[in-house]
Amino acid sequence: GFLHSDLELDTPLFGGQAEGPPVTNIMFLKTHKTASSTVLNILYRFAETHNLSVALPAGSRVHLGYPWLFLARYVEGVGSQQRFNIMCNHLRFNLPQVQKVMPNDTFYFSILRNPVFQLESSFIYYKTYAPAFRGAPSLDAFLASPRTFYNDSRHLRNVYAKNNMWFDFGFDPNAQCEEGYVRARIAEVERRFRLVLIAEHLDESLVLLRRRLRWALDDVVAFRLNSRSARSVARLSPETRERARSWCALDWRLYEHFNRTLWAQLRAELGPRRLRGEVERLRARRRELASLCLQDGGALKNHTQIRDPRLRPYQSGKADILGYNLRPGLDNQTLGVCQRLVMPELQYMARLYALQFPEKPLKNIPFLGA
Ligand SMILES: Nc1ncnc2c1ncn2[C@@H]1O[C@H](COP(=O)(O)OS(=O)(=O)O)[C@@H](OP(=O)(O)O)[C@H]1O
Repeated sequence: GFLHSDLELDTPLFGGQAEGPPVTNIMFLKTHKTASSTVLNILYRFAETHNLSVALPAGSRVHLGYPWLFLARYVEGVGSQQRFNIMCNHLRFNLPQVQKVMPNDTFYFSILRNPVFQLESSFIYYKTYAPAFRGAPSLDAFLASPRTFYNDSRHLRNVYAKNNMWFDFGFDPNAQCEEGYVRARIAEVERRFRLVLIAEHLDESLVLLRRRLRWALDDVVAFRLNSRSARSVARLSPETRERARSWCALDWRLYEHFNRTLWAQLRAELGPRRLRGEVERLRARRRELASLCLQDGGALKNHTQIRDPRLRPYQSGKADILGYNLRPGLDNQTLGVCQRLVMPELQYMARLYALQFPEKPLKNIPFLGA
C-alpha cells in the first residue's frame, strides 16, 4: 500500500558514507522540555518495528529513577537479560550505571533547547510541582528575584527551576559558572555523546541523526508531540530573557557549545545544499504522513477534543498539552502506523512494557482510569 510504495525511502541516501547495517544499540539522554518526547517516539517506534529490547522503568515506575542519579536496578528485567538495545526514558545521567545496562558499542546522544524557552516551558509545566515555581506569580516575577522563590536548592522538586539540562547530564546545577569547570564538563559530554540535537533545529538535527544511525527516512519522521496551546505559552520581555540566560548560565554554555558543534558537523558532512535537500525530504514525508493519518490537516487538539483516550497526552501544571485525532476509516495496517506516530509517551511505554514483559502486571496509567 501507500506506506511501502516509495522504495527510495528504504535506501541509504548518503552514498558510501552510510555503508553498514543500521545502528541498533542506542542510549538517548532524555532531557526535560526540549522536544525529547518527539525523539522518544522515534526510538520507541524503531524498537517496536525492529523487535529491539528497551530498558524500561521497573514495576509501576514511569521514569528511570529521576531525579536521583540513575542506577541499573531502576530498569525492569536487569540481571535476567544481559543488555538492552535502546534506553531513552527520563533519567539523571550516571555513566558507570548506564554501562551496566547498555552494550559497549552503544551510540549515545541527547538533545538541548535554548534555556530561555526550556525554562519557560518548565515553569508552566511544573508550576504546581516545583516549590520554587509554586510561589511565583509569573516567570517574570520569578526571574526578577529568583532567590526569593528558589530558597531551597536541595529540594528535589526544584531541579526544574535552575540549569535543569545541566542537572540531567549528571552535573551540579548550583555550581558556579567558572570557566575551567564548565569546559571540563562540556569536554566530558563531548567524549561520551556522539551527537547532541538542538530543538530549535530539530529537522537538521534529525538529518544528522539519521546519517549517523544509517536509518531509513521514515524511521526519523515524527510529529511534534507534547506541545502546549498558544494560551499556555508566556511571552517574555527582553529583560526576562536576559535574566533567564544568566540564571541558567550553565545550561546556556552547554547550549551555545552544542549549537555551534551541530552546525559545524552539518557544514562539514553535508554542506548547505545537501542539507536543505535532506530537510525538505524529511518535511515532505512528514506532510505526506500527516495527510494520511491526521484529522483536520494535522491540527493540534486539546485533551477534551481528542476522542480516543489512549491518544490523550498527560496534562501537567498550568500547561495545556496538545495531541492529535486520527482520520476515521483507516485500514488496519495504516491505523497501526498512525497510532504509533501520535501515541503519547506514557501510553507507548505501557504498550512496550506489556509486549516485553507479558508475565508482569500492566503499567497503570492513572489518568486514563485504567
Ligand atoms: N519538533 C519539535 N520542534 C521543536 N519543539 C518541539 C518539537 N516537538 C516538541 N517540541 C517542544 O518540546 C517541548 C516538550 O518537550 P519534552 O517532550 O522534552 O517534554 S517532557 O520533559 O518530556 O515533558 C514542548 O515545548 P513547549 O510547547 O514550549 O512546552 C514542545 O512544543
